[in-house]
This record gives sequence, structure tokens and C-alpha cells, in this order.
Amino acid sequence: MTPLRPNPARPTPARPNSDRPTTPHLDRAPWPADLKALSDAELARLAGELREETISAVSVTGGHLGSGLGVVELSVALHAVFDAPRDKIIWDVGHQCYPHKILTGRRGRIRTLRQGGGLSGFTKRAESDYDPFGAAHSSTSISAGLGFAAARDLGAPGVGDVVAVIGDGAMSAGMAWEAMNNAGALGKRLFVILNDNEMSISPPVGALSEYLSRIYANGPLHDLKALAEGAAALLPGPAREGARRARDLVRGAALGGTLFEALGFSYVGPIDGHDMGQLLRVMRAARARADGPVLIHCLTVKGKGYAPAESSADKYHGVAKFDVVSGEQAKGKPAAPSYTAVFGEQLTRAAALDPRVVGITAAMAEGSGISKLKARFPERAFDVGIAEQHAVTFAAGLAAAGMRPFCAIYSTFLQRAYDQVVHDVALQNLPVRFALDRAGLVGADGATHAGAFDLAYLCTLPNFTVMAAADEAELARMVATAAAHDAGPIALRYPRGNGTGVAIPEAPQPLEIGRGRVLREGSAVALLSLGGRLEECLAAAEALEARGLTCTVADARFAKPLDRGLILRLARGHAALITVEEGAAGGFGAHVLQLLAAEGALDRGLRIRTLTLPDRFIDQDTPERMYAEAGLTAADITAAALAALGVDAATEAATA
Ligand SMILES: Cc1ncc(C[n+]2csc(CCOP(=O)(O)OP(=O)(O)O)c2C)c(N)n1
Ligand SMILES: CC(=O)[C@@H](O)[C@H](O)COP(=O)(O)O
Ligand SMILES: [Mg+2]
Repeated sequence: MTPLRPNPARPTPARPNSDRPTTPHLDRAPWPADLKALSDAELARLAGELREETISAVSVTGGHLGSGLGVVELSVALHAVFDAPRDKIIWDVGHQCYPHKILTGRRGRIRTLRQGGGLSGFTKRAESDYDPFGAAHSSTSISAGLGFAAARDLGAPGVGDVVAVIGDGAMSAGMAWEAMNNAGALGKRLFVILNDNEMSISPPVGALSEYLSRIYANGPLHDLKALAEGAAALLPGPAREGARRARDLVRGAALGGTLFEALGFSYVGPIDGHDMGQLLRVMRAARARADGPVLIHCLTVKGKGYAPAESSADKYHGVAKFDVVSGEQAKGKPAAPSYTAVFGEQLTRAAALDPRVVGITAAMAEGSGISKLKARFPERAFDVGIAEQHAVTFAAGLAAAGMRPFCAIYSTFLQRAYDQVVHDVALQNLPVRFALDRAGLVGADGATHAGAFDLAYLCTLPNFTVMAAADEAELARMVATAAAHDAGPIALRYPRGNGTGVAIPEAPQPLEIGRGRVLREGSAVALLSLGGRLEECLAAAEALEARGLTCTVADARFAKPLDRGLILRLARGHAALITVEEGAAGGFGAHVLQLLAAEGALDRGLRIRTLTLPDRFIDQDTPERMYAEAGLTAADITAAALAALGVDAATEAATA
């Protein structure tokens, strides 16, 4: 029996240290149509060049590497067999789409990936006709694909075949199974390619992952003989039923396809996703014969063909710029710890003090800091897979049973679990602690990953307490506050990246709920910050003071409940009040305005401005440039204060 996965001991050939690989076949194929002119052997060679080009490009941009390297052959085979853009190839998450971008007319810009003004690191409709559906959050591809298939069957023009490519990690999400359930019942012609590399970002978890492992442990169903058998399963009508029954009789309950077939899919696989010949044969057979939903199970290797990425698939999921020869990533030593690391340490500390403290992550153990808890208290750290909705209700159950769960989910991914937050947590007033990493703008991942909305969507919920950390010491205090808070749900949010370098207290004490702090006092302008823009507010205060306008700078700490006393005092004691937050309108500033309106504080001529993220999505760039575009820099805060006071900065400068 041919081994499906390559022998990891097999050395990857040495590679030349050239900036640009030699790519004669790829050079001949800037567009998918060009692949049609190549023989199968040439396509295999082109795939090798595509891999080198992907490695070379990511080495200068940074980005998601391992996932793309695993789908190089698949990308070539799909574009060789299907006719995009009429046929819709939908990449789940989209983090593996760089080879697809190179093959679809974007090779010339591939070294702008994830840079300001450059190509997105994900699929994006606005970028290319070959990206029929945008993504970056996982497990949407089958639903979207089924939408295209249903539209096609209702006569929508310009839609041919539909292919959803989804990873084994993404397949763990409920949404993928909702789509499979619907697709199986509708019976529409739809191709789902399960790209099974036995990896999520970290090694995958859960019963599904074990099930998939059992399938390939049974051996290749589709060696050449089995491929014929599998192709028979694609035959229309009664022939298919007959073939399926015969195969089930031979293979019995251990047959790999059972779960997918039970849902109404024809199952083909597992096949070797790096064997171009096999891929092309299966795709062509599937395309020629399918009359309903088909799942093709491809086994691939994350990081395939690049030794550092193959041997350390989790570390090469997302990379900084790196040296191609050594694989060494260009990561400088930061002056301050990351917020994520501080959260992980403080959570572990809280867990050491209280056996009821547990941590939950939805497939982001490293990214969320839950890995630190897991290292010390493995039985109290739960990785539930890419399943944010389940994570929240699971945490609610834990809280209802008297535990102190910390649900650590990136702000952007918690969006997916909003009804669970409302219905299962807030409504029942259960003390789930939400640790929302990546609050605000995140840089290269762009708009899909911005933590823009949590303040707006959480502050509106009864029973919730919502905090935002201005620095890592504040984060430590907020973890202690959340751990001690049994009165109801509580959220703490903090940005991506490193802290400010302040000292973290040895034994952080809980904060008084709903109390802010004042960092400097003045009388002309009050700058009221929530979260990570505090340093910008302090810099703005310096600039305003240089103009003779003394400033109070306060850190609200709590977006809910508001520190009414502090806010009313700021409103009474200053001519202008500026609120600043790294969140969309409708969050902190909106609630401050509502308080001031209700208290009549606006009737006395207070000049107030609420600085938030703008009402548009901001594309990827450095966080600094993104905040400049958002109008949340020290200069913007200064300008807003001057404008509120009616000081024309330009005239003032001219007069000076
Ligand atoms: C809703 C959501 N949760 C979490 C993530 C973060 N995330 C991005 S890729 C990934 C792992 C995906 O694994 P898989 O689908 O197997 O793809 P692979 O990287 O292995 O190719 C995760 C957890 C996300 N993008 N969307
Ligand atoms: C594709 C995806 O969703 C993740 O890989 C994400 O890019 C990780 O982001 P961080 O680097 O902020 O953990
Ligand atoms: Mg995977």
C-alpha cells in the first residue's frame, strides 16, 4: 500500500539562496487558462515552481505560509481542471490562497501581500474575479458555495461549477456541518474538497479529527483500483446506489466515507493531495460525472516542500519575514511582553489561586495565551476547536455549575457567537469572563481581523461589565478583577502586540468596578481614553499644553458601567471633553454622550467630541498607518480638541 503522507525523515533538497526562483513553466501561465495548454507532467513541474515562488514571496512579506504550501498541487489541479472564474473556487479562511493568487493574474503583485495598498492576505471579491467569495473567518466556504450552486440552478448567469476547499480544522466548526446538512439534502452539484493536513493552527482537537485519522489509517481508498471504484460512486442514479452498496458490503462500517455519505455526499478519497496525477484524475472524473454533492478527501502536509515549515507546522502557520535558506524568521526581541503573554501568565496565576478558574479557546491556544494555562493546568484548559459559539455556551454551562470560566476569544471571532453571548450568558446573568484579544486594528490581517465592534455589541447588553486595558499592568489588574467578579458576565479587551513596558504588579489587585483613573489634571480640555490609545492622549495633552491649554487625561477603564462621577466631573470642569476608543461608533463614546445628555450636562454648552474608528473597513497596513487613517493618533486627538474649542490650528500656527 502506498503511504499517503510523505516520510518526514526524507530530506528536503537543498535550495539555492536566490531571491527569485527560476520558473519557466510558471512564467508561461500567468492565468488559469494557460494551464490548459500544459501536459500533466508540465503541470507537476509548474507546481514545484509555484511552491518556490510562494516561499520566495512570503519570505519578503511574511504571512501565512504552511497552509499555502500544502495546497500547491491542489491549486494547480483545480485551475487546470475547472474553468474559473465561471467555475467558483472558494477557499475556506483564505489564508492558503497565495498559490491561487499567483495562478490568477496576481503574480506581479504577490510581493505586496498584506502590505498597505497591496494584495490582501485572504480572498477578496474586490481584488479579483477569481475570488468569488471573501473570507478570513473560517468555515464559511460550503455555505457560500451552496449559495452559488442554488443560484446557478435558479438561472443566475455566469455561475458554473462550485468548489469549496475547506481544511480539517475549519471542518470542526458547526457552520460547516450546517452547510453539509443542507447541501446533502438539496442534492445540488457541488464539490467540497476536504484538505486534511491533520493540523489546525496547532494540532487539531476533537472527535472529528480522530475520525478523519481513522479514515486514512484504513489506507488509500483511491489507489488506481479504488479510484475506479470511487468514480463509480459518482455515477448518476441507480448505478451509484449499487456501487455504494457493493462497496459498503466489502468495507463494512469502517469505510471512510460513511459520515459524509450519510449526509448525502458522494465520498472520494482519501487521495494524496501532492500527487498531481492522482489529483488530476480524480478531479476530472468528479467533474465529468457528478450529479450531486461530492466530497473529495485530500491528504496533504502543512508546509509541504519546505523543511522548516514541514517540521514545525504550527510555527510556520503564520510567519514574519524569513531567510529562505535557514528558515529563520526576522523577529526582533521586543522591549515589552505581548498582551497575550501577560494575559496567559495572569490567567495561570488566577488559576493557581482558585481551582474554579478554567480557560477556553476556540483553536487559538497560542494566539490567546491559553497555552500557558494548559502547560500548568492541562485539565483546566479547553481547546474546543474552531467553535466560538460552542465555546461561549460551554463556558456558560461551566459558569452555571459554579466554575469561573475565562473564554479567551479574539474580538473579531466572538462576533460569530453573539447570540450565545446574549441568550446563554447575559440573559441568565452568568459570570463568564470574556478575554478579548486583538481589540482595535491589527495590522497585516486587515479589516476581517479588526476588533472593531465588541464595545458596541457588548456595552448594549444588560448585566455586562466591560473593561479595556490601557497597558499590560492594567491588563493584569483586569484579569484579577474578572476572576473575582461573580456578579455577572465581564469582558476585558486588549490590543494585538506588545505592551508599553510598564511594571506589572507582583500581586495584581481587583479594580473597583466602574471606577476610572486620572493621570494628569488640567482645566481646558479633558481627554477621556478607553483602552490602548492612552499614550496618544498623553502625547496630545503635551501638544495642547504647549499651546497653553491645560489638559486632564483620564483612563476610563470601564466602558460599562461608566464612571458617572468621573465623567460628570470632567464635563463640569472643562470647556471640552474628547473621548477616545479603538472601537466603532456606538461603543464607549456613545454611552458617555447618552449619560451626559441624560444628566443635562450637554445643556450647559460643553463641547464634546467622540473619537472612534470610522464608519468604514480599513484595509491592511501597519497598525500605525491604520490608526492614522482612522484618525486616532495624538495629532488627531490634538486637532479634535482644538476644533472643539474653536481654535484654528492653522491660523494659530501662522500667527505664531
Ligand atoms: C471563526 C474563526 N476562528 C478562528 C480562526 C483562526 N484560524 C485561522 S486558520 C485556523 C486553522 C485552520 O485550520 P485548517 O482549516 O485545517 O487549515 P490549515 O491551516 O491546516 O490549512 C484558525 C483556527 C478563524 N480564521 N476564524
Ligand atoms: C488566518 C487567521 O485567522 C489566523 O491565522 C490569524 O491570522 C492569526 O492572527 P494573529 O497573528 O493575530 O494571531
Ligand atoms: Mg488543517
